[in-house]
Amino acid sequence: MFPAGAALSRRRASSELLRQLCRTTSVAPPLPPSLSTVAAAAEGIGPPPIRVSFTESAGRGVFAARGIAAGELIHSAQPLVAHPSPSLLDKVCYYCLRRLQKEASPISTSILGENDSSKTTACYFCSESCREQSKGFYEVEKGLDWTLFDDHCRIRINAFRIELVAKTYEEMLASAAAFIAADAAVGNAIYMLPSFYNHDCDPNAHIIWLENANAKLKALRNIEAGEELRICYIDASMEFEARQKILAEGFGFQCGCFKVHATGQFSSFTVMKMKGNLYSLVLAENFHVCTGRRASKTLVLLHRHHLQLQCGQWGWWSRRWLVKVRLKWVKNRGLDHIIDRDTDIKAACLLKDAIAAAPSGLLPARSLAQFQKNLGLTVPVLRFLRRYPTLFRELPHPRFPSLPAFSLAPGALLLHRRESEAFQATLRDDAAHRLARLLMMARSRSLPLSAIFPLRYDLGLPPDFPSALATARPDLFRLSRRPTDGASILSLSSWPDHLAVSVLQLRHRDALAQPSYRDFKKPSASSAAPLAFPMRFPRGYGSMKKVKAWMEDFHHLPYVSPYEDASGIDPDSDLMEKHVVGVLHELLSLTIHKKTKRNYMRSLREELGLPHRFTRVFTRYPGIFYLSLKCKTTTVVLREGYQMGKLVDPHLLSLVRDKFFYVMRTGLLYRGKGMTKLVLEEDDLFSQGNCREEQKEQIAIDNEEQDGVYDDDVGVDDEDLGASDNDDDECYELDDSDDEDGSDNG
Ligand SMILES: C[S@@+](CC[C@H](N)C(=O)[O-])C[C@H]1O[C@@H](n2cnc3c(N)ncnc32)[C@H](O)[C@@H]1O
Repeated sequence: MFPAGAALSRRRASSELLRQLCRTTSVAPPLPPSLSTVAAAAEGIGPPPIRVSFTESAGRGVFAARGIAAGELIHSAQPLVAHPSPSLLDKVCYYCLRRLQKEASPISTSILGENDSSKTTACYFCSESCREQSKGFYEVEKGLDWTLFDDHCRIRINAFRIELVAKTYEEMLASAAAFIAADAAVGNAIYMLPSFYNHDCDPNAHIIWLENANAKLKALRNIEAGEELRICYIDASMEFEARQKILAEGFGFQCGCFKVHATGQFSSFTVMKMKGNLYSLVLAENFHVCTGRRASKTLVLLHRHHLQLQCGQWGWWSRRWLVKVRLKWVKNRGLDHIIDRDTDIKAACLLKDAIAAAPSGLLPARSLAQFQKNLGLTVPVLRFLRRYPTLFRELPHPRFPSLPAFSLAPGALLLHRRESEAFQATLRDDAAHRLARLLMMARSRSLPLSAIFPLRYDLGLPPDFPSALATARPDLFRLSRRPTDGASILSLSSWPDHLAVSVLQLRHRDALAQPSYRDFKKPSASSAAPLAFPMRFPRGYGSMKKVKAWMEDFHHLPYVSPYEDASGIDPDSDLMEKHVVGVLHELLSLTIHKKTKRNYMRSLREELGLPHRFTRVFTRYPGIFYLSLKCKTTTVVLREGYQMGKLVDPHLLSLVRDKFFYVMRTGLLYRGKGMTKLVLEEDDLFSQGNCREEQKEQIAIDNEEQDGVYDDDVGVDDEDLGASDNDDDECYELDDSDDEDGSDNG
């Protein structure tokens, strides 16, 4: 449609032509008295399920008047005017562009050659009726001065390029050859109603021509009433920049299709949209930036000829073709240090919660010792409690004075109060949304509470979240008992559409809405590969060509949102691997500290629909994940979450927890000086920059420690990592069963 880059002179010539046409013919394009009638008349049935109305940003547009099902014929449209491609003048009907049978009857026209005005060209018709109907134009054309125009330029502006759908295998091959060698279009035509359709690189409708220039507008996916119907004006398999250039230069607008659509759908990378639609156009549209080196031609061919792809729901991606490189896993001291520190903070917070929940505000040391296993502490709980007198106050047990008991010191009480206030004021909804997103990723939209409890601290849920969130938000959650074993199950009570957007998608949308200087400088890296997982590779990595090529291919695979049904993906495909990366990335992104224990994730495997041994991806994608063996457990960290030893985007709760660390640390310092009962004032705690010292220390570690070097010669196999030769490495022995049982219930 609308050949791009029409020169100004040609535009002027076209308007001149239009004026001449209007003066000389009665078939000049009229203004539509009723657009629906035009379409309805074309189809021969009732009015089509559409209305033309104003859009927010693209002038007029076509909207669905009712829900339209995927694959439904929305309406047909006859051209106002059509013209065959010059090279096919003797092969297609001059009037309707139908391919001619041998017995076509020729007539001579007065259409002049481009350079030779004395030259006339014969043209042919498929039927008497076409010949009759063409007479109007034929007479007009005879009376016009065509010397200003090149071939068939009378419909250069606002014309659709017509490519008939191939019916047979032979036709398909011929079309493919035509596409590679020359132009596959049989001609151009102008329509009334289809001209009101705006463009989208990820359209919900498309226009096809089956046997002649009569256009069929079809729905590519289910469309809701009121949704705008958009088609794609250009070859969507082109790179992002190329598409934008053509649209800007040829059509005078920038396509905002990578931003969120009105329906809440994302750009073409959300491949689930093709579910149930076998039209290759859907494939092409959905994968236009995914046309990796290996598949692009085929996808373009399929796109152009609207063939059905018979290789399953996930088509080309249901295969493994990425060439992977095995990378050595090397420790990162900066991240290890963070895990070390956070393990103590988490233990202190969980002990604090347990003491705060006790009716008397006091717990005997023996009860607290039961938490030992779940806290991941390397020292006994009793010693840990005594280490931090600014948090925990040791008292004799009221009934058994020989037994030690602990209550919260004023500093801890103050922080506990602050945390509860923050939760009441702002964090309640945030925590509810995190929990809802977790459930939305689960196949059954529900999870046993026993699987959520271990993640409670990491997800920033309050200790009493089943009552504080689940029962307080019946619009989101429902608590029930599993009939088989009576286990408590938390389910989603509704599907909140606005939450079904991954952190990666949100960030991508924001980046496009407000491009940074970096995006401006390097547009190809930021916008041509949208929804790429941010990777933070160690020094030396960038020079590894093999790794680079692999990652490029990986990014070219479609991004399947973790909130979409991925049951149709071949579990053995690269696409599934990318989906698994997406789910784990999202899960880690939902955590407050962008990390959690590997075992916690493993306990959600079945519910999240992850394949066996899915944890391999942690070592396979070291640019995204970091595995730490600190504190006798395996923790998975999202690398992008940290920079210079700090959380990139610290959550309010993480700031409160940092204060805990400050209080703990202060206690530790003063303890050495015999001040076991140091009382911290509110001002001490909430004054600016009280954690500065710690941060400085962390940054120093980060600066000193770049990640180690990944070595593809001495590779390790997935997660069974052995010792490395590097001086910096620890002897990692990562296997499937290294952690504690993961039943941390805080
Ligand atoms: C075929 S017309 C579509 C109908 C047009 N909106 C109207 O009001 O007549 C094509 C023109 O619509 C506008 N348009 C189409 N798609 C657009 C989009 N995605 N964003 C902005 N403008 C768009 C451009 O001005 C383009 O040249």
